[in-house]
Amino acid sequence: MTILDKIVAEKKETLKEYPEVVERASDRQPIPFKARVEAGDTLGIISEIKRASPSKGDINTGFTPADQALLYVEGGTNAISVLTESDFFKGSMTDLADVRGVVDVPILNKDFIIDERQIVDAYNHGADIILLIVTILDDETLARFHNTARDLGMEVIVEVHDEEEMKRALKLDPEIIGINNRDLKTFLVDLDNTVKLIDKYYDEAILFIAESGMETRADAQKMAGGKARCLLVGETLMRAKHPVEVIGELKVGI
Ligand SMILES: O=C(O)c1ccccc1NCC(=O)[C@H](O)[C@H](O)COP(=O)(O)O
Repeated sequence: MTILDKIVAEKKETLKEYPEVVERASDRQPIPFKARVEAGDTLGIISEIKRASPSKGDINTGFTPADQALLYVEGGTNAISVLTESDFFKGSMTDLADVRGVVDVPILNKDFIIDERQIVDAYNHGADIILLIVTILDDETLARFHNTARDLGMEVIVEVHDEEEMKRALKLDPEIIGINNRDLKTFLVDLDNTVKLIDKYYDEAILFIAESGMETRADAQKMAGGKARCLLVGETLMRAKHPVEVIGELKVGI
């Protein structure tokens, strides 16, 4: 059993505690993400709130999500990702709501979505974007969840790691694709993964996001050179003494 299998198994257990139906609680209009990144002249940055991870254990547990989010905004982040998975990442939907309470940049609810109720819950807690991980969903479910989120006015990052997943993602006619440099089954990180996959499947209509493992301005330049338009950065910012400055370093011109 891989760690990803374990995360999904735990998620199924957690979902047993959910109400049978999660109703949409408002008609809030989500904040646009893709258009805002594309309007800029630097690489977009999604800055992540991440206490811990299965690959690294505790990363930073001595912070307040709202304060960390405000630092990210001060740094000029284009969006904030809140990792809400609790068993392996020590996050919660309360973190998401707390961040929503203090920022007006788009928020990504980063979790392992395997049930439609999670999408409505993300919307109700103030998320503007969700992420669907291709490897944990079959084609029919992926398409259905994609439509559910779009119907709520949310944007969707369709996350892939390899060519087979990229081909499945493209069948959705997606607006945003995230390429994870981390193999979620082995934890191995390879920044060339983003460059290789965009090179083969580039489409100017799609916003390509490089995810995981970026630490330096040189990493950001490599991703921008490979036609990634945005980065998703967690650990580097959570460990940084001065996240405001680090975001500035990663926002390279394009
Ligand atoms: O981060 C992990 O160890 C991990 C393990 C298994 C499944 C998912 C995992 N991370 C989720 C993410 O995609 C990252 O938090 C995100 O891309 C930021 O990555 P990083 O900048 O390397 O913290």
